[in-house]
Amino acid sequence: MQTATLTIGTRGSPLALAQAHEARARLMAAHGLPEEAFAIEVISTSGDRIQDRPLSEAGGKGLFTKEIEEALLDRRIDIAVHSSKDMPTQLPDGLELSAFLPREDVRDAFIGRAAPTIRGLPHGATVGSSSLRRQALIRRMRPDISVVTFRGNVQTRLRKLEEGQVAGTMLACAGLKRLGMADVVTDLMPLDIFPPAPGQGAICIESRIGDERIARLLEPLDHRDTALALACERAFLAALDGSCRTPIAGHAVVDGSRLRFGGLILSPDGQNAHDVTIEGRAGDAASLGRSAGETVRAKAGPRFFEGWS
Ligand SMILES: NCc1[nH]cc(CCC(=O)O)c1CC(=O)O
Repeated sequence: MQTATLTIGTRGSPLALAQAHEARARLMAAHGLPEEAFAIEVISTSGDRIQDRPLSEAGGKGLFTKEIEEALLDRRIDIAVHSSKDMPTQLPDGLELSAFLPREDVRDAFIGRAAPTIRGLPHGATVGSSSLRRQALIRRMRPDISVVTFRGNVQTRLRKLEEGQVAGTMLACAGLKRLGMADVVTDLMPLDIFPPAPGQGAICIESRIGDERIARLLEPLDHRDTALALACERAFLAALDGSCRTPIAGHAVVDGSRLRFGGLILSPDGQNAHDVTIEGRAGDAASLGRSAGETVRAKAGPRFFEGWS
């Protein structure tokens, strides 16, 4: 039996598997290798097992990556495929994000039952979302709406919607497209009123620093514009300390040698918000993101982060 050239680690949700399959297809095409050259290893994470409370309470983003990163460091897997949005800004020693696949649609999608749009929902309607950013943005648009925590994978959330537990929910357009489920979307949110989470829509690959064989295999997969946008968005998040209790949005667009970034922080009720826009050389992506983070942090003042963290 041929042993695999590369073992790919991933979570087991349908979206995670779709992303791992996309990464594998790109590796096969880049190197002219058959599917058998790549083994896919499904790893269950704490984030998958904790279903009874919001993740921001259970310990935040690292919950989806811890067990996978242990497998990377133990050499049980060679690369890990993730949603960039779920990645903490600080990675464990010895690991790095070494490739970003071309970004999908970054917008949030509304999936409504009572009405196709958030604006069209009846007074006091209930919308399900466990994302602090989406909750705050919805409340800013419609203070009368009650937003309830809504966990589980895409399929679970859509089932709860179908059962009538809520009048609508929100999901990333990118995930729905990758699952071939974009037809459930009833409205696509404009970027200016509903800016995405840093990293939304971008698949990243994590690997061991200094593993030259793996680095050579990943090199052709890295998409320059996505990698630069992500460097900026992740630096913005890091400059804000990545506080899981503060709703944060941020989106960078690369156009040739230029990069434009817009960032926003909100109070959980959406009534206080501070934004920043910055433009500069794409090659300075990380420092632009960091300075945008510092700007918005200074605008908001220290008390902004204390109130609800
Ligand atoms: N936190 C869960 C998560 N992580 C990435 C995506 C969607 C895919 C993406 O943003 O790339 C989702 C689900 C969602 O927000 O709808």
